Amino acid sequence: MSRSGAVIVHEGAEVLAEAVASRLINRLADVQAQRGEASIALTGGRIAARVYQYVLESEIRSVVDWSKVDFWWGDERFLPSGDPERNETQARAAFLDKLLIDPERVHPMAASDVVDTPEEAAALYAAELEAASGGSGLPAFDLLLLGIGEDGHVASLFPGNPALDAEGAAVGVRNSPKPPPERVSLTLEAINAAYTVWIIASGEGKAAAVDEALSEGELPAGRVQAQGHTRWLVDKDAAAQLKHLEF
Ligand SMILES: O=C1O[C@H](COP(=O)(O)O)[C@@H](O)[C@H](O)[C@H]1O
Repeated sequence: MSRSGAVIVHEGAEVLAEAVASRLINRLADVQAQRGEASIALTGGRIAARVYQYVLESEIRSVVDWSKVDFWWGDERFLPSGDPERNETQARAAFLDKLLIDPERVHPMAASDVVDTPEEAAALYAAELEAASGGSGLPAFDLLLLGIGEDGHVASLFPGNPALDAEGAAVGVRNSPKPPPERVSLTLEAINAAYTVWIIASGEGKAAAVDEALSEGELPAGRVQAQGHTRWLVDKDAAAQLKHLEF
């Protein structure tokens, strides 16, 4: 797979989060200027929570019509509705519940008190994505956010896990090395169908994974290639082992 993109390094975690929030607002506003609506797939994780907080606090957040944004998720922990460990719960608490959104445009992955298995949740999500895509199957998000794990995972696609090779738009994940073991994730194919993907990394714990993903491209994170723009938005600690800022 040929890859191309850029790495943009920020001074520290807070600058990174504030910059990503500002970019996010501008990206959604640009898309809405062209099409009237926009779609974003959210991620979970610590730096994402800071980004959402900065979006909420941003003085320019009103340049986006939040009621015309579709919110999806790149992955979810298969836990009951409202569980604080769910990525949905985190995003709702951090910003969604405080913005003037259209509840019909919020598309969480099904929780474990709603369906019995992660596979069932994935099948429902794939069907919802297909309906939203007008039948083409794979979603083409205007913006997809990804965190990266110390092991190089993105969304809930972990190195060596069979979910990494799944087909279709979404997959049930079992035996995740990071708790909880059951999860739901977009497939790599669905991630790579997005127009714009930003991989956000903060902290020295991510430095080895960022370097390996960008230099060898074998880790799940290294296999991400958007249709339009792939950007790695990182802080200095996460970039500490990088030799090149282009790939
Ligand atoms: O479990 C997950 O972890 C990753 C990264 O989280 P972080 O706290 O180490 O930044 C996140 O991207 C993913 O969405 C989430 O489910």
